[in-house]
Amino acid sequence: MLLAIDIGNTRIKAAVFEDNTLLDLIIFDKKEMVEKIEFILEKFLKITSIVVASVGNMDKSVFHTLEKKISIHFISHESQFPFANLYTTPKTLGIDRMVLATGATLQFPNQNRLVIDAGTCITYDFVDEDNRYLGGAISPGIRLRYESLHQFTAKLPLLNKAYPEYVIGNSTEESIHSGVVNGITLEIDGFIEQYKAQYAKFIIILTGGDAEFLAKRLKNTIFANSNFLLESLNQTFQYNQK
Ligand SMILES: Nc1ncnc2c1ncn2[C@@H]1O[C@H](COP(=O)(O)OP(=O)(O)O)[C@@H](O)[C@H]1O
Ligand SMILES: CC(C)(COP(=O)(O)O)[C@@H](O)C(=O)NCCC(=O)O
Ligand SMILES: [K+]
Repeated sequence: MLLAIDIGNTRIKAAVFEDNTLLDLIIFDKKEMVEKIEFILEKFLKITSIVVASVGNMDKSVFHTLEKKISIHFISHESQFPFANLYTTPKTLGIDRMVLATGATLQFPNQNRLVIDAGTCITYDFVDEDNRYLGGAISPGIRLRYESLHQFTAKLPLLNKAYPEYVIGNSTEESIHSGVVNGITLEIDGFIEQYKAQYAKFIIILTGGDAEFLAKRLKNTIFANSNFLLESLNQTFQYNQK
C-alpha cells in the first residue's frame, strides 16, 4: 500500500493507493503536513512506502522521523521516466509536469497526449505518440488572476471565482469574472486549436483543483480527472520500482 503526496504551490494533495486503486484522498495545507501524514499512517497501517512529488525545493526534515519506519521516495530529475525529455532545460522542468507526462504516457499509450493542469498555474504538457515530451506552456491559474487584479490595481476587489453571466461584463464584478474565467476558457480552447493545427489527433486530459470548474465551460471534449496527478504519481512510483 502506497501513500502518494503531491506538494503544489497552493495545496498538498495526498492519496492512498492499493496497486492502482485510490482508497482515500486528503487535501491540506503545508503547515498541516506532519499531523496529516501521521493521521493517514495510523488510519492505513498497511502503507509500506511514501512517494513525494514537489514543485518546490523540499524541506525533507519533515520526513526524517518517518524515514526510520517507512521507505520514502522523492521523485526528482534523476528518477526514471517513460518518455524522452526534449525540453531544452530539462533540469528546470517542474517535477509535477514530469509526473503528469508519465501518467499520460502510461495510461494512454501510442498516441499524442496533451495534459492541462489547472492549479496555481495552468500548465500544458505535450507528449507525442513516440513518447517524446516536447514541453508546453505555463499560465497564471484562476486564483493567481483574481489576486493579481486586486493586488496590482488601485480599486479592483478580490473576488472568489464564479461563472460570468455574459461575455460583456455589465458591472465591475462581472467584468472581472468575464476577464478571468472567460479569459482562461478561451485560452485553453485557443491553445487546443493551436495544437490541432500541428497534430491531427491527440487526447486531452484536464486536471488540477480548478479542472471541474473549468471543464463545464470548455468547448473541446476532454478527460477531466482532478486526481490525475496523484494517479500519475502512483504510476511513476511503480515505474521506478522495476
Ligand atoms: N479548498 C480550496 N483551497 C484552495 N484552492 C482551491 C480549493 N478548492 C479549489 N481550489 C482551486 O484549486 C486551485 C489550486 O489547485 P491545485 O491543483 O491544488 O494547485 P497546486 O497543485 O498548484 O497547489 C486554486 O487556484 C483554487 O482556485
Ligand atoms: C509551473 C509550475 C509552477 C506549476 O506548479 P503548480 O501550478 O502545480 O503549483 C511548476 O511546474 C514549476 O515550478 N515548473 C518549473 C518551470 C518549468 O516547468 O519549466
Ligand atoms: K498546475
